[in-house]
Amino acid sequence: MVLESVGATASSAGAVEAQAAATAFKLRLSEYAAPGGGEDARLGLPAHRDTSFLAVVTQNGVDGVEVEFGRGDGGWARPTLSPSSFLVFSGDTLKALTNGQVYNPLHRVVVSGDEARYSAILFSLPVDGAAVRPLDETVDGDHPAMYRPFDYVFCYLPENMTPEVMKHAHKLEAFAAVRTTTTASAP
Ligand SMILES: O=C(O)CCC(=O)C(=O)O
Ligand SMILES: [Fe+2]
Repeated sequence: MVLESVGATASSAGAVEAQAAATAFKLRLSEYAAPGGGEDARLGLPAHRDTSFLAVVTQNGVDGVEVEFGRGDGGWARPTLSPSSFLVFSGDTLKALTNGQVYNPLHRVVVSGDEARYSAILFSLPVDGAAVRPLDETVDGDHPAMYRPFDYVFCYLPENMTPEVMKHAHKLEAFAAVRTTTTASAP
């Protein structure tokens, strides 16, 4: 559905089917201990952008996910989620695939109160060896490719994911942005 919204259809060069075949899934279960004892809220997971296509998050009745407001200039929104709600984050891979059309927000986890927070996240991500690049349907003369093809598994190797890199607010841009250089003309 998201791919269709940027012009890829089931009939257009098999783009949708090809993506489905090149997608793997990873499930992560997390426990965030409560600070308790009247302690202040504390960071459970630093601000980051997901690297995946999509991440579907569900949790027990304890809120904690915060999402950047206004593309980074308006603080943090803290959605209230019922245990039957799902929060969906787009990640670097989906941003690259849609040539920047689908924004991937910064988010973090902040825990407070006396009750532990549990979350389950299903990530969809490219399979080993699949090159990620903007879909043909998203690139034209007015919208040149913003990202060069990259191997997700290679770029986001766990050993490359140092705490510094994990927290880097623009990993995709650092790994794969097409850089254009302009040469200043002589006066
Ligand atoms: O545990 C959560 O609710 C979110 C965790 C998260 O953003 C992540 O693992 O990428
Ligand atoms: Fe995340």
